[in-house]
Amino acid sequence: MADMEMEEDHPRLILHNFLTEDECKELEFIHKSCSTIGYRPNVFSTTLSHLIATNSAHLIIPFLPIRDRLKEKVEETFGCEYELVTEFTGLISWSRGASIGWHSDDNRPYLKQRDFTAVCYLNSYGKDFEGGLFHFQDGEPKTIAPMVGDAVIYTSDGRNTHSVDEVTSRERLTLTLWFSRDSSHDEDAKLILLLEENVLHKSNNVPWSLLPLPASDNMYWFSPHQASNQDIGFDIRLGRLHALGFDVYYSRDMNFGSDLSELLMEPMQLARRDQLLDHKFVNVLHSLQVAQFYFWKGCKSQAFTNEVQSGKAVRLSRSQSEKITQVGVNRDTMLCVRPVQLGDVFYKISWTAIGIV
Ligand SMILES: O=C(O)CCC(=O)C(=O)O
Ligand SMILES: [Fe+2]
Repeated sequence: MADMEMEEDHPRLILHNFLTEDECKELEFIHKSCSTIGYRPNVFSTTLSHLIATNSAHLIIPFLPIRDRLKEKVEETFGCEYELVTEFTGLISWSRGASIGWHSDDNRPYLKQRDFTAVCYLNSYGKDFEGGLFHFQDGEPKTIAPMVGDAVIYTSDGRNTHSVDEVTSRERLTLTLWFSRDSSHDEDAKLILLLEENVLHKSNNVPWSLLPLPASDNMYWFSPHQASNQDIGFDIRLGRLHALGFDVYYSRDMNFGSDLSELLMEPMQLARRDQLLDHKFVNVLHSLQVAQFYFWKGCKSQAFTNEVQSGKAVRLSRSQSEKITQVGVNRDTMLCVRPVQLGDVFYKISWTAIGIV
């Protein structure tokens, strides 16, 4: 698997085909159905704590064997005497405009616990996105073109200063982990606490359910021109649904005074072209997870066809179509002004201009 000898001055290793394409697809499904805005402009992320916080803790399961395999590989490659702990695990995607200059991953006082980095590429340069090449400042290899399933592992210190070119189209997706020798930074301890709070304690007053509960609305508000105008952007969940060809429909009468964020927590249905699916979802995140699941399994159109044939989908009436237009996801347009009031929604530029589609 490993293709090269490790240089002592620059301890690093490329692991070709470390993940199978199926593993990559499963993680892509999780990211596209759960991600929120990330830590920097034009970056989306899905952390394990976020999955717990949104009642989607079951989606952590696919990460666990991969994390263990990577940790073992890092311990073996870098000759670690003691077991490492995982400090952070997350899916990170970069859309058009995202980049990072030269840095090492432990370059802040609060990041000093990071000893080793592992980045797994979940999609491919040239095929799934443009730009986004990875470079090491010194030593070999100099440049890595991300390829689905490949991983790169390296020490997080100044011996592995690196950068990533700007992504110029579509979405570059990775599974990124940091490992530490310091057991007080074990991610698992924090996750178990969160699970206790969110899963065990909740069952006292709320019935057991694995239906997603969205995080706060501003975590889904993506604004490509963040510095200049926070009000121009779109809701990531609506954006991802739209990318799959779905629109959202609320049967209750629109209240133009209501906030979009409140509306997105409400029960809703999906529409596709001029058809309305019968199924009721508890909120927009729930519908996104189901739609992405169908898409992942390659049966999106078949499932929809079945629904139509079995009478589970109905043709939208004219007034229903108008309601869809009003929430702003029914056109080949993407950006809208932040709809403080639903009546303020309007469309600016093409969805594809942004790059997550
Ligand atoms: O995604 C990559 O290839 C590396 C990203 C990176 O350098 C970082 O997140 O610190
Ligand atoms: Fe980095």
